[in-house]
Parts: sequence; structure tokens; C-alpha cells
Amino acid sequence: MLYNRLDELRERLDQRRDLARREEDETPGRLTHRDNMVAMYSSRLAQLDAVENGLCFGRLDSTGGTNYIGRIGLFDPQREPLLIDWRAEAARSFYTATAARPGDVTLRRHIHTSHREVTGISDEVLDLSAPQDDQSTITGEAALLAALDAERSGRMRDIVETIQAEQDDIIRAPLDGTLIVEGGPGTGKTAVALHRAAYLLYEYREQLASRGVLLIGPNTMFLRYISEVLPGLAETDVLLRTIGDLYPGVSADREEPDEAAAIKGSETMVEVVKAAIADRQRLPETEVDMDTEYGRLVLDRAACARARDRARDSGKLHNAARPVFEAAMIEALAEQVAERIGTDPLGGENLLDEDDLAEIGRELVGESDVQAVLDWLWPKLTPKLLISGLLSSRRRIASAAPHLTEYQCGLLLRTPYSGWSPADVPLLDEAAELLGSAEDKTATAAAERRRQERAEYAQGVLDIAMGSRSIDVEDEDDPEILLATDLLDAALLGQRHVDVAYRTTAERAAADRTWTFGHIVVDEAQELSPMAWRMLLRRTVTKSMTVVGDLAQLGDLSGTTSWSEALEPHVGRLRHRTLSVSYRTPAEIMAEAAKVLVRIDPALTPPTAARRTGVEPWRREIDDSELFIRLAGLIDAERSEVGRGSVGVVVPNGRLAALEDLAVPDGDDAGGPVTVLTVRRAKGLEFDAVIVIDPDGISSQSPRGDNDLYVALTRATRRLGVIDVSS
Ligand SMILES: Nc1ncnc2c1ncn2[C@@H]1O[C@H](COP(=O)(O)OP(=O)(O)OP(=O)(O)O)[C@@H](O)[C@H]1O
Repeated sequence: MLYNRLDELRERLDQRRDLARREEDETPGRLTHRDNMVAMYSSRLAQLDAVENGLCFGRLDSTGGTNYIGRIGLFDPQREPLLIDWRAEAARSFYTATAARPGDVTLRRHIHTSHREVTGISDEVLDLSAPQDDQSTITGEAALLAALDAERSGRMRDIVETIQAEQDDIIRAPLDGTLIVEGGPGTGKTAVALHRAAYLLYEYREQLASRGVLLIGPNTMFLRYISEVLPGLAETDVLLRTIGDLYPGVSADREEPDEAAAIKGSETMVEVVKAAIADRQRLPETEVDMDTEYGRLVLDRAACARARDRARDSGKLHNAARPVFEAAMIEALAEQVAERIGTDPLGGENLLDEDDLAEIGRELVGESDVQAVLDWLWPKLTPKLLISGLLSSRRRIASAAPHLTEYQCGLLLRTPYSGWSPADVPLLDEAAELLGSAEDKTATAAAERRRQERAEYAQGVLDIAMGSRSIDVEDEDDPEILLATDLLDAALLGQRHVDVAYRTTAERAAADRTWTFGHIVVDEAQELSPMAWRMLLRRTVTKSMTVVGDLAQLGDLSGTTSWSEALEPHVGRLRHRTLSVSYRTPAEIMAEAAKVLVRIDPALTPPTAARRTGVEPWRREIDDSELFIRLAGLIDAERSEVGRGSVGVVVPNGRLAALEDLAVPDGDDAGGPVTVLTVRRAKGLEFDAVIVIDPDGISSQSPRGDNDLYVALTRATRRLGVIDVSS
């Protein structure tokens, strides 16, 4: 019945899309309207396709009746609920009712399906005095344990069927303010962060639809790993980004030494960027000369300094202050011309008046020699020009960052046009803030801004009404909503000829550096440097954020060591929540990792493992010369243990090149995929079996090497092996 309803809805959307496609009115406004409608229907259809598997996964019996819980809400034609969206308040006790505190819940049933078939159920009877079906068994943990033991495919799955009470509490926490979620490895921080994004988009639809939600992850491999979770929950309007690709038009894939990244991440770089800009506001050694139609004109250093001071004192950003500098320089040049051609031979006042001077000034501005001098003394700068100019000149680095040693200056130095590293990106953003736009602020620019605002408004209203709302599918029947979007389209997008193609909020946000989001979720947040936080905090006006991380897993040298120090000065008081149970790492493996955790900080305690597997971690010592060949054999053995499950081989940075040929990216006849990776890449990921190579090498590769080793040892869901390398 549920699937019949889903099919009906799909068919209806499909018909509407066809109808929209056949729209024949070819006037520009109607064409845009048609394209928008087609895109929106397509995106809604994709959302319905995404919930096909596991559409309904739970049943909740309470004294008030029976409800079915699923990925979306469905209603019958009489508007009676058929399926309750997992995020609705009515579904909440599915996650929170316990035997000790059942509330009015009598039975919780997990329904297991494969495609459209029910393959099993597991029941938890919460009120033992209630009449029981003979078939019911008390299997509250069965669904959870089955999920935890399941093979990992290389893509994270959602946990919507088995969210635990402490996780539910965080997922449904109010939107306002900044929430810090801490928890050890495998406690579900990423899972909770993703489900919270989906929940917030459902619960605060109108607030968030037009501004969108941004999720920051540590690297692109991680973003790929989590990329299927939100679409599977029918949410497509979350922008997933690393800090390195948050700046539109920049893809930061250049590698650099950790030490260089650490320098760039420090907050002192704000002053360095300011100094680099000041450095580009030059003065000539003695004088500058220009050939003009009035002959050769010369301005001395003092005259240039006066013009520079006037521009600096204007309080404007560098690019906006350029016209001030230009005006002061032209004034000085025009006076020189006036003296030359307007002097009264009889000794009276200069023969040229204000208007003449202005006319001379206008002519001088158009002179190419004059412009070349102005560009040299006060160039219009883009962030990319400024930062690449800074980092490719030892002289400029030393002048803008006098606090750095020569060795540190050398670390920052790079050849021009050699691409951007992730740590460069917050510098670009800082530069963009300090430079201001390099475009002339002409009337056209203002008009463009107004046009954008109008388009954004229209798009926002559309998003709210149609595009990015969560699926509460019966709205599809609501004539008011359809009428509203049709009217908006006709009025705003059509009659006013505002030329916006339909783009999701996430797409529009991705293209706009100054976009501010309705909510920001930061995963592996301990890795963010002070400069990265500055960049991110510019993307939120409301400071509504969910920040998840674990300080014990901090690897980045300029990362976060205290949440309150990093954030409270910018966002005010923080709210804190903790996750205490590790769902990934079995007790046997957690015991191994705990030995490293005490080295990091004896006061820290590891999370409690949700399960034991009975499989102890193994340890071998292998001679360096035999490592490759013997490791190949050990990987094969692990693959046969975990079937189609995944194997991860975590190596010190320096061994990656020698061992990466052992990877089997997509799996083969012998088993599932094998990934060979450094700790940085492994962050946030998990594998059925993990082999950690050369733990001492990992520990000693960075001042945070023990943290890295702790991360490496906690990536396995089932099996762990450790190989010490001797030489
Ligand atoms: N309630 C749950 N039901 C089923 N699986 C869960 C649950 N909570 C977490 N998991 C699973 O546990 C594993 C670890 O979760 P996740 O990656 O979110 O943890 P984490 O705290 O982010 O870990 P790390 O800090 O090591 O990156 C994932 O496979 C996740 O799906």
C-alpha cells in the first residue's frame, strides 16, 4: 500500500513535468518558468526515487494507536497519515522510548526490507503488562547490532532505523546558537551531524530553505564517503565542502609540508595579509615621471606619499580607495599643468579656473602613462593576485611577515602559478575581505546587485514553496502551494523578466563567496585552523552551527585545541553535548587504542564499545625489506576474513608511495576493496578490517603523531592488525 502511494505520487509528478515540458509560450519569462518547473519536478522525483529502499522501517504501537515510521511522510487521499516521517515529533518515541521509560509506547518494531519485500522484523516489547503477540521477541538491540556488524561498502549508510537516544537528543536540538558535539572515535558524530542537517531542513524548512545548509568535511575522500547519506534521506539541499574548496573558482589540491600549513593557519596571518596589501601601496624611491600631452610631468616621493595617505585615511578597503588615490594624484598633476600653462605673464592669479583644472584632470586620467604609474603605485588587486604575489616572492614574505624566521619564509615560498593548497584558501578569503571588490562600483554594479537581490528573493520563495522543502508528499495536492509558485513565477520571474535559471540553494551558495548559510555543520572540526574558522564564520550571520569533533584525534598542527578559545570570542556562549558509545570500534580494538590515548592525555577515557566481537587484534613484526611482499599476503588473509567487506591499510606518510600499489580500489574476485592511505586521508573513514603499518613511524611523523596513531587504530569495524617494521 505504501509503495502504491509512492508510485501514484511519482506518476503524478511525472505527468506534471511532462505538462510543463509541453508549455508552448516561448516568451522569455515563460521559458524560464518552464525550465524552473521541469527542474523542480525532476528534483522531487529524484527525492522519491531515493527513498525507494527502506521506505518504511519501523512500527510504533502506543496506547494511542499504531504508526508506521519511514524516510518520508505519506498520506492517503483522505489525508490520513500512512507513514510518519522519522523527523516528525510523532516518530520521536521510536528512538527514545526505553524499557525503563517507555512513555505510552508498548511495542517498537524494526522492519527489515529488501527492495519492496519484508525480509524480517525485530520487536521490542516495552510494556510487559500489555498483551503480547506470541511471535514478538524482545530484540531491542538486534537491529542495531545487525547494522554494526554489517559489511562496509566504502560509502556511509544512514542510521535512521537505529538512532540511539543520546544521538536523537543532539539531532533534534534547537537550531539557534553554536552546538559543540564531542565524542570519541566511532560514536556516530558524523552520522549525527548528517541526520541533524536533515532534521533541521525538515523542522525549520522556511528558515533554512532559502539560505541552505553547509557541511564541512576534512577532505574530498571523506565527502565522497558520506555523499549518499543525505540523498538517501531525501535531502539534496546541503552543500558538502572542504575548507579547501569553499572559495568559488579555486580547487585546492596542492600538497605542502604540514609546517607550512601550520604557519598559514595561524591568526597572525591576518596581519600578514594586511601588510602584504600595504606593501603593494608603493612609493617611488625619489620620483615618478609620465609623458602626457602636456609634456613630461613629474611627481616626487612626497607628493605620492600625500596621495597615499589620503587614500589610506579614507577608511576604504584597498580597491575602493584606489579612486581616492587616483583623485589625489591627478589633482597634483593638474596643478603642475596649470602652473605650466596658466601662469599669468603679468604676475596675476593663475589664468585657469576650477573647471579648467577638472578638464585637465579628466584628460590626464585617460593617458596610458598616467594609468601605468597609478597601477604601479596603487594596483587594483584580486585576492589571487595578492596572495600568489606574496607567496612567490621571498622579499614580499619577509616584508609582510617580519616575525617569521628565514626557514619559515622559505617554507611559504612557492613558484608562481603552482596551484593552491587547502591552507591558502582562508588566506584568499581574508584577502577578499580586506581588498574589497576589484570591480568599479558603478551604477551597473549597483543595478546588478539589485537584480541579484530580486532574483534571490524570488528563488528563495520558490525554494520554500516547492524546491527544497522536505517531502511531505501530500503538499503535492495542495492547490494553494501550486497557485503560489505559479503566481510567483509569473510575477517575479516572468513579467519582471528576471533571468534566473532554477538552481538549488546549494548550487547558488556554492558559486557565491559572500553567501551566508542558514546553518553550518562542521565535521572533524578539531582540524580547523584559526584562519579557517575566520573564513567559515563569515558564512554565517546567525552563528547557528553544529560543530562535531574530538580533540584527541587532532592531527593538524594549527588545528583547534580548545573549542571555547577558538569559538567563544566570535559566537558567544557554546552549548556542549557528548556522545559516549562507540558504535564502530569493538571492545577488543578499543582496548588497543586506549593504550595510545593515555599517551595523548592520561585524563582522557575512550568511549564505551557497543559490542564485543571475540576477535582480538593481531600484531606482527616484519623486516622492512620484506614488507611489501608479506603485507600482500596479510591483506589477502584479511580479505578472506571479511568477505566483500573493505580493508584499509593505514601507513605513515613516507611509506605511501612504496605501498600504494597494494590497493584494489573496487575489489576483485578475491574480495572487497583495499585502500592504502595515510592517516590524514583515513580521517572519518572506516573499514571492516584495518592493518596499521609501522605505528612508531606514524607516532613520530608529527608532533601530533600519537593522535594520528589513535585515529589509525580506531578505523576498523571488525578486525585490526598492527605491523611493526624492523630494519
Ligand atoms: N545509531 C546507530 N545505528 C547504527 N549505526 C551507527 C549508529 N551510530 C553510529 N553508527 C555507525 O557507527 C560508525 C561510526 O559512526 P561515525 O563515523 O558517525 O562516527 P564518528 O564519531 O564520526 O567517528 P570518527 O570520530 O572516528 O570519525 C558508522 O558506521 C555509523 O554508521
